[in-house]
Amino acid sequence: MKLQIVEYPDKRLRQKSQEVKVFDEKLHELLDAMHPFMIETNGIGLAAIQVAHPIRALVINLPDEEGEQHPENLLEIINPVIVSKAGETTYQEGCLSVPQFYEDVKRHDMITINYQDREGNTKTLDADGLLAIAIQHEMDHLEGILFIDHLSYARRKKFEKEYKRMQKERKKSK
Ligand SMILES: CC(=O)Oc1ccc(/C=C/C(=O)NCCc2ccccc2)cc1OC(C)=O
Ligand SMILES: [Co+2]
Repeated sequence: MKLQIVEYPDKRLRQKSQEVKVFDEKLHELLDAMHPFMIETNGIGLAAIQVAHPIRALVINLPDEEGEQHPENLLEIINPVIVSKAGETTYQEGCLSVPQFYEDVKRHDMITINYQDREGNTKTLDADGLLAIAIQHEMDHLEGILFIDHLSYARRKKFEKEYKRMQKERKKSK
């Protein structure tokens, strides 16, 4: 299955993703394609809508202390629901759909989510630190929300200016 990143300001990123009801071979094919694609594009988190599949599925593969991403750390999270949240933390986030732009975003420091795995089994996960940040960032994608939507007005203006200039650069270099 050939995947391609949908990039801001593509309207498709603003769709609300649909709940996954059937945990079939087609779903597994998509998940099996999303993981290597994310690794190849240097991502640590990817929501299905970013590869034009507006379903409530996301993958996360955090790097270890050496910055290595190991397949055993791969998380496949489907139909996630936050059941508890606490604390506050700020991190400079990036997103494969908003290339070359990084900005501080405030998130909850600890969250507990209920979700389903690729077979549809219900699971619970307590997350803190970078994992909690990644889950919140990817769950925003399921609502059509991008990390740049959390920026202050001034920062968002700065982003829009920079992004337009960068897009022009990329068109010229293509
Ligand atoms: C040039 C460019 O676009 O750089 C990138 C930007 C973002 C990313 C990946 C971002 C990513 O995986 N975000 C997942 C959500 C997340 C954000 C912050 C903390 C946890 C989880 C990859 C990039 O590609 C390269 C080559 O570095
Ligand atoms: Co993202």
